[in-house]
Order: sequence, then structure tokens, then C-alpha cells
Amino acid sequence: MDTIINEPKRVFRDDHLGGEGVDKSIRKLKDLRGIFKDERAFENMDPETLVYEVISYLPVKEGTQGGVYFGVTSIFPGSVGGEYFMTKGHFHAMIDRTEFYWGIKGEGVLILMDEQRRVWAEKMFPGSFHYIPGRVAHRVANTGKELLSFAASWPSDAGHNYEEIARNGFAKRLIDINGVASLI
Ligand SMILES: O=P(O)(O)OC[C@H]1O[C@H](O)[C@H](O)[C@@H](O)[C@@H]1O
Ligand SMILES: [Fe+2]
Repeated sequence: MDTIINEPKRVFRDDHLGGEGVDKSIRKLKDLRGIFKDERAFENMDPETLVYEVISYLPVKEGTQGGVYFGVTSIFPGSVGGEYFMTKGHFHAMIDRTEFYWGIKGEGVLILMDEQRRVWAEKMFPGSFHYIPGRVAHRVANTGKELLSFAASWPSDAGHNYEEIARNGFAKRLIDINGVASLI
């Protein structure tokens, strides 16, 4: 007898993952207090402004060794005092854990920083592919006028360490200077 060929439980199409066990979380401006440099500009903006959303599929319990996670992050266009809308950014809690990012839609910059606070960056665009080594903090900024969406895959025991970035930030910021994205 033939084996039935099933429909997939999840479908990743364009910039969207949908189906069983897929979760969505959103980050508004009010969730990103202290992340942007220009506090005055921040206070003058609507705290309910949507900055980014993350659709994720976490098939095993957080912290499981040997598992792998998948997520799609979409960052809206915008800026706070010239600093592009961006993710919080993090080191992994298990600091040596690595990650893949790849661009799906829009234009952006992946900002990377090692433990010595050396910063470098890579352009993101549809099809761009990025390997984030262990011990490297990562953050993405949307430098375009459209939605930036990228996918990510990371080990299920990596975890997120947001404290270090909340306390000391990244050593450089991505600012729009006369229409040019500049890392200063
Ligand atoms: O966690 P953030 O720094 O806010 O970045 C947003 C998200 O970007 C990617 O999808 C990562 O792999 C996720 O783990 C992360 O949560
Ligand atoms: Fe990560």
C-alpha cells in the first residue's frame, strides 16, 4: 500500500510563517525605552507605535540541547531622532551559540559587536545571508522606506541575554545622516 503524502503543518511563504505551533510577538516603541539615543525624540512619539514583530516556531522547550528554532522578524520603517527602527539586540545567554540570519524583504543593516565592543556591520537585502558567530551580539536596523523582513535560525539552548545591551548598548549606532546610513 502507498504511504499517504501529507500536507505540511507549517508554510513559510513570502515573509510569513503560518500554521501549527507558530507564535507571534510584537514590540512597540514603549517596549524599547532606553534603546534609542535621542530620549527627547522618543518621548515625543506615540508609545503604541509598532516597531517590529517576530513570528517564531520553537518546536522544543527553551534550553533543550540539540534543538533548533526558526523565526521571521519584520521591522517597520521609521526612526527615532534619525536612528533607524531596530531590534533590541542581544548576546546569547549561552554566549558561544551561533545563528543564521537571511534577508527576505526590504533593506537593512545587521550590526554586530564582540565582547571587546568592536562593532562591524553587514547590509541586509532579499537573499543576503549572514552567519553570526558565537560571542557576538546582534541587532538589525531597517534603513529602507518599506518593511524589512528577515528569517533566523538558532539553537534552542542559546537563550537571549538582553541585560548587557540594556546596560551598555552597542558601541556604535546606525544613524541617517542626510539620507545615508552611517555607523557612528
Ligand atoms: O530579540 P531581539 O534582539 O529583539 O531580536 C528579534 C528577534 O530576531 C531574530 O528573529 C532572532 O533570532 C530572535 O531570537 C529575536 O528575538
Ligand atoms: Fe540571536
